[in-house]
Amino acid sequence: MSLAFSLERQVALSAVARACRLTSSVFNKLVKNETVTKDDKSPVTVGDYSAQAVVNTILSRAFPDDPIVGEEDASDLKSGTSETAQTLRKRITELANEALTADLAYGDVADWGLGPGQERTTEELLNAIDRGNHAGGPTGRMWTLDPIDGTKGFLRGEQYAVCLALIVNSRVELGVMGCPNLPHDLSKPDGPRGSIFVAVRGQGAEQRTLTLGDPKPLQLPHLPISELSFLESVEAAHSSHSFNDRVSSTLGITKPPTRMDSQAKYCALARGDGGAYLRMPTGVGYKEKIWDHASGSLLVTEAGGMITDGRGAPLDFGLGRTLGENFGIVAAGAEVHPLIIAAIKQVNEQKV
Ligand SMILES: Nc1ncnc2c1ncn2[C@@H]1O[C@H](COP(=O)(O)O)[C@@H](OP(=O)(O)O)[C@H]1O
Ligand SMILES: [Mg+2]
Ligand SMILES: [Mg+2]
Ligand SMILES: [Mg+2]
Repeated sequence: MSLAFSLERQVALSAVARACRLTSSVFNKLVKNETVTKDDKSPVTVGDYSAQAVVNTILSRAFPDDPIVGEEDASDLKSGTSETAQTLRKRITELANEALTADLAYGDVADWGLGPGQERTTEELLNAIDRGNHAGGPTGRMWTLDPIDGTKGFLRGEQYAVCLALIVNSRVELGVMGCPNLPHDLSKPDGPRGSIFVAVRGQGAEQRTLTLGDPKPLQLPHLPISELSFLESVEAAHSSHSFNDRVSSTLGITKPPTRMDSQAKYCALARGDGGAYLRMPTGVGYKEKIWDHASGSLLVTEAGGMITDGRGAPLDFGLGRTLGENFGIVAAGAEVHPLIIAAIKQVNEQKV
């Protein structure tokens, strides 16, 4: 008898590994005009688009009936007539095809449309990006993809993650995250780096190399308050640094926070770095996106930790493309999590 979701896990690992190779190589070659600004003023690069094209192409071949909730869409790319749009389309086609046609590697199956000779046209690749336009919702199977989470970190040469999760009836069942720049040891930022993380509900969490070898099970250690440090966003606009400071003082945490872009924070947490991830809103109105938290939330719970919103409510992945009214995110070891929720309440009460 095979384990639940074993095929999905193999396909997701293979897709994320290929996307990571693509994003790592594109970083060194990025030139002007390969990063554009979206309507919400956030950046997107040829790396984000090509990685979404690669992952969606593989998913669509392996699971043709599964909808995909992906961050990026190709409408501007398809309609653009400027020289920039034409250059972008050409680059995305080159990069995605380079990744899809690379030799079969560990775990790959040629039937997924991979390997030499499997080039796609620009139109096919742009349509693959748009397979990510699904609206989400409470029932059925769906994938959610963030082809580059932490695009700002990616552009700085710092942390980012390729994040893919399978949601079934609102529950995350499988999560894979590729973190090409994450140091194996956070205290040695110039040492070896790059890992892929995977979790399946009920089957635990593990860390592998970027070529999917050397699986290591992950278990969140119990860290006393004296050893805790908050993992938080680098971007002050994404989560309130000052609120975290106040929660930290309330709990008697003395270590400074560890700032890191993307869901790499969940990966660091799951392997015992930091001990807690706190993301409280900077204002009202922003709704967290499901692709920013789906894979990370399962990794943390499968490593023995807990995750809720800032009020202690479970994250709801069945509301569409966003987490709806969930307010902030708290992920931590099971012993520490309730203490953080209590400290947040205390800080909020002090405010009024
Ligand atoms: N005002 C806001 N509040 C919270 N998150 C935001 C935000 N604006 C953008 N984001 C999200 O923050 C993500 C990065 O998170 P982090 O700060 O942990 O690196 C972005 O993902 P992308 O980089 O995939 O667009 C984006 O979805
Ligand atoms: Mg983005
Ligand atoms: Mg993101
Ligand atoms: Mg992204």
